[in-house]
Amino acid sequence: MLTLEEIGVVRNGTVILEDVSLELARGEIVTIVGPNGSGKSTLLRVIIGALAASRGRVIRAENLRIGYVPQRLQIDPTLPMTVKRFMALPHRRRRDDIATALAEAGAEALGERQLSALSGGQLQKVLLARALLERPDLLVLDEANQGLDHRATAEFYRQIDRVRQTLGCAVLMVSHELHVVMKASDRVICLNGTICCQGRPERVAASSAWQSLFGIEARDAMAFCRHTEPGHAEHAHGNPETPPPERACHDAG
Ligand SMILES: Nc1ncnc2c1ncn2[C@@H]1O[C@H](COP(=O)(O)OP(=O)(O)OP(=O)(O)O)[C@@H](O)[C@H]1O
Repeated sequence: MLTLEEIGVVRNGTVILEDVSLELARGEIVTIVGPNGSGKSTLLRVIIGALAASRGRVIRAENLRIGYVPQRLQIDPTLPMTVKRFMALPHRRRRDDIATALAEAGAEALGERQLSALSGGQLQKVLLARALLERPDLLVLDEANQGLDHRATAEFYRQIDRVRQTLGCAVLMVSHELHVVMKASDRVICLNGTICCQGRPERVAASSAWQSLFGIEARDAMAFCRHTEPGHAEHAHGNPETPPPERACHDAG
């Protein structure tokens, strides 16, 4: 549904992304991980069409609908606005469509609540519901679990998985939660200005590029992966002849 070919982004003379190629297929959950400043948000902006690449091509399936969940939303706490009213902005929406999207995001009980009174986890569900109004083929989330505790993060990812099953959409997200990424993704892309490695989570976790980028945290995530999916981890460790495709990282700093 989406192909990136050798994408490069240069801003103010600084190379932010270089030679990024990837493909996304319907129904898969793909997570982009990488250190701060490694170009994750920039890549998402290229994918949703908010930023033009300096080099390369973005090929989208015809009439591809993309739903976008931003990192956060600044809300003026003095502004009285219910969730339902917020969902109907900036375009008018049918009440039924709003109710359906809220239910799909697990936020059906929040429609009459004031936006400014929501917890972080509740607000993320509402932002997810707003993205679902588009009936997306591709759902893009930029650190949508930022500020959520582990429990709320795990619940949010379960909700994403339910959405994927209901809508049959692909999901592309950025996350720093390595433990959850390992469990929730079909494929992980490790980005540091360019793609260092990508593949099934357990294989990426076993790669040297991943371990050099994330150190101890990476080993912990790997342990989590082994604990929860022993069969996969066996494969990750026991299959040195087929390491994930790796590339040298450059310092995107
Ligand atoms: N408009 C711009 N002009 C110049 N440099 C920019 C611009 N926007 C972003 N950058 C730089 O590009 C690099 C990548 O930024 P980006 O926000 O994509 O990283 P990120 O991986 O999403 O980071 P984080 O994990 O901290 O959210 C950073 O060094 C940032 O300072």
